[in-house]
Amino acid sequence: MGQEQNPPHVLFVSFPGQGHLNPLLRLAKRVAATGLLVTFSTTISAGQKIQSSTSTLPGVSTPIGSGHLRFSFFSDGTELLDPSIDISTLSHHLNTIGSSSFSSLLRSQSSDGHPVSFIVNNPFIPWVLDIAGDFNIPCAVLWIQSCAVFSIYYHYYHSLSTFPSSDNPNPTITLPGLPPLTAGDIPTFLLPTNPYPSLTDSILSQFKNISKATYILLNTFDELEHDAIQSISKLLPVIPVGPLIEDEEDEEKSKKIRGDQWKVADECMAWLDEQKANSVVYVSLGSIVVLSPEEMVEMATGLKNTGLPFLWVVREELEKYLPEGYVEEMKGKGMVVRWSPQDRVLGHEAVACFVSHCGWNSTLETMAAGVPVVAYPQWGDQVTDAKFLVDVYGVGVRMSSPTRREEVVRCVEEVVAGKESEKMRRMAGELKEKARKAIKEGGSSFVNVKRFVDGIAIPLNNNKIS
Ligand SMILES: O=c1ccn([C@@H]2O[C@H](COP(=O)(O)OP(=O)(O)O[C@H]3O[C@H](CO)[C@@H](O)[C@H](O)[C@H]3O)[C@@H](O)[C@H]2O)c(=O)[nH]1
Repeated sequence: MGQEQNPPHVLFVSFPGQGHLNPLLRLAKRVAATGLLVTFSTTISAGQKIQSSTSTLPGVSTPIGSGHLRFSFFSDGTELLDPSIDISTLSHHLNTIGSSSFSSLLRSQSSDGHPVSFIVNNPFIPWVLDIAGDFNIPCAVLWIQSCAVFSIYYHYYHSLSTFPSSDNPNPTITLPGLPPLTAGDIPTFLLPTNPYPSLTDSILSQFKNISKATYILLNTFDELEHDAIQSISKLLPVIPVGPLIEDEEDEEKSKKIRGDQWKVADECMAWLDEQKANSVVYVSLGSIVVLSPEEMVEMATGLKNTGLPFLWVVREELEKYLPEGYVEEMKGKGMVVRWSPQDRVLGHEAVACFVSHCGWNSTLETMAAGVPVVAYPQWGDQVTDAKFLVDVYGVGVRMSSPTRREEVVRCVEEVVAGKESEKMRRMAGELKEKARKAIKEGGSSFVNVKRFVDGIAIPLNNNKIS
């Protein structure tokens, strides 16, 4: 009888943003379920928010499938600061204090008898790849936006195509595997008019050392972005493993492990149960987007004027911009919550359309639920996602920005009852089927996750997937 071996130990490391935590945690759960020990890590400040909104406890190991998942947080010093710190202070702390605490976390895993055999990193924390190299631990990155967006940033970083500049602000951008794009279709951080150059630098810095990654996992699926994936796979070892969504077929224990940083308003599910099938407008602009006070009023009035029931996520800091008495006035017709169980909301039969900022997670979640969209992108990759949702996949309409109340009504009506609405719903239904099939047993992403996990089990330095 051979000696019993510990299963490989995979450490997931996430940037402390909701749009990052969700896809990393969803992949972590899938990997753990195959029989591995998985530790999920992010900063203490994000960890504290997750702990107070969910039943998560650091250090407690939860069995999932034939493996285990546990949380372990590291300090970047921001837990001692005012929570409203700006992104550049956050980045500075993460890159300095965070990187040294992360090294200590790696050491402590070894001294506790669970040395880390593989790291899955979020490329928004590029130094993890360097530290993994110092420790001689192989590391994959999980790219959490679309493959199209990866390709755009990659070609921009390596100056492989013509992009908008002050001299040439509107070139046609031609990239392999993508339709021709205009300046309005690429992430806004790459435009000469972008007001956040330091954010652009930090996004592009992900490409400096990405070649150190053993694999680049993509939160997308072959049936959705086949040509883009094919063309990028000629340059880098990419593996599509998406859509990373909460799967209704997951076991209950797995469903309870969530990364929400805000308490979920579960009561909206009972309210949805009372609404007619295919009648509700769901509105959410993700975890970061901030509308101006004027736009909040336009949106509020527009939603009211549709005459349709609506569920609107208004984060706590934006509630003050709602018209006075609005929530009470809308009782029974519309519900306003601070944070919804979005995956369950989109899967509810009452939901007819999603007014979305088109963050990539929301984009994939709406596809996997077959819900058509009113696309209301604000910045970054959201504009690219909106372009694909509307013009390439044909599952929605674009709402102009800044929006007006009449525009909200026009767009919602077009998606719910307009002459193209049937077609949009059919296209959304087809996408849903493809997305679900990709992650089911035998599907393209299911098989890729398995190949990835099998690769982890192969000894160090010999783990390239063939
Ligand atoms: O009430 C809510 C609202 C959102 N969510 C979830 O929160 C996540 C939000 O992610 P996403 O839709 O990607 O939006 P952001 O939080 O805005 O994500 C940021 O990060 C994404 C991934 O990099 C980018 O695509 C976006 O542009 C960027 O704004 C999704 O999983 C939602 O299901 C909830 O559970 N409840």
